[in-house]
Amino acid sequence: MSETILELKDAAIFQKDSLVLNEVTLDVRKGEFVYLIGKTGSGKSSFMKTLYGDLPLKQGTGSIVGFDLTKLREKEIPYLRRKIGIVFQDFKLLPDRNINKNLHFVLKATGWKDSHKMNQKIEEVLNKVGMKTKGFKFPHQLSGGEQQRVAIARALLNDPELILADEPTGNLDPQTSVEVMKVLQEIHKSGRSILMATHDYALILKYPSKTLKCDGNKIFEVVQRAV
Ligand SMILES: Nc1ncnc2c1ncn2[C@@H]1O[C@H](COP(=O)(O)OP(=O)(O)OP(=O)(O)O)[C@@H](O)[C@H]1O
Repeated sequence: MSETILELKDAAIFQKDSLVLNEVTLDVRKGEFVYLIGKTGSGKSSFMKTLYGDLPLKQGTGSIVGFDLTKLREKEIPYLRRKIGIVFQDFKLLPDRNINKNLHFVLKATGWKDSHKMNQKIEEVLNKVGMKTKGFKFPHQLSGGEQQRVAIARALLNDPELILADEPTGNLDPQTSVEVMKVLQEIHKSGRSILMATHDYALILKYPSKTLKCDGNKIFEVVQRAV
């Protein structure tokens, strides 16, 4: 049986003092692709935020890529974030610098020093998402789909074991969404685990995989049916 990369037991997810999700028990194993679905406000983002240390895990137990979420200290968060790649709906690229410099910024902030190795890594991740020739463009010179591919490249910089993608296609048209999804599928095939929150049922039908649903303050696995 493959190794568990994310595990929660009887966890409760809070936004300040208000309970968003309760009795969350789940695991994600190395190499799995897992969707997280649920209506707006059902708690998908709050769940993701708890996983990357943006919200504390105050109740229950949880571990992610070897970090104990109940004991996670502020100063450990940067180390956790090196082992997970995070992709957001709104890309979050720095608008004042080109793509190479956006990626360079992240490498530097995560402790890389050798500029030859940094350039090699930037080329490697841009190549993976089909953006090798676009490193000199500024974010505003790229389409939404291209910006998201760069954001995925950025998430790959530190070879994360797990990628958390929160509505990565939420700002994209259906065709571009499929293109971005193909990139995520390729990354998955190369052995990485991916947890992707999404509203996009068309994508789930096209690329079926294990699906967790947030509903009524709970998270549970749902069985996909062909429609
Ligand atoms: N910063 C915050 N402070 C207080 N409450 C919040 C905060 N962010 C979200 N909430 C509340 O937590 C609940 C879950 O919101 P969350 O954003 O996790 O849902 P979601 O499923 O990701 O929704 P969406 O699909 O719209 O992003 C909602 O009731 C929301 O109002």
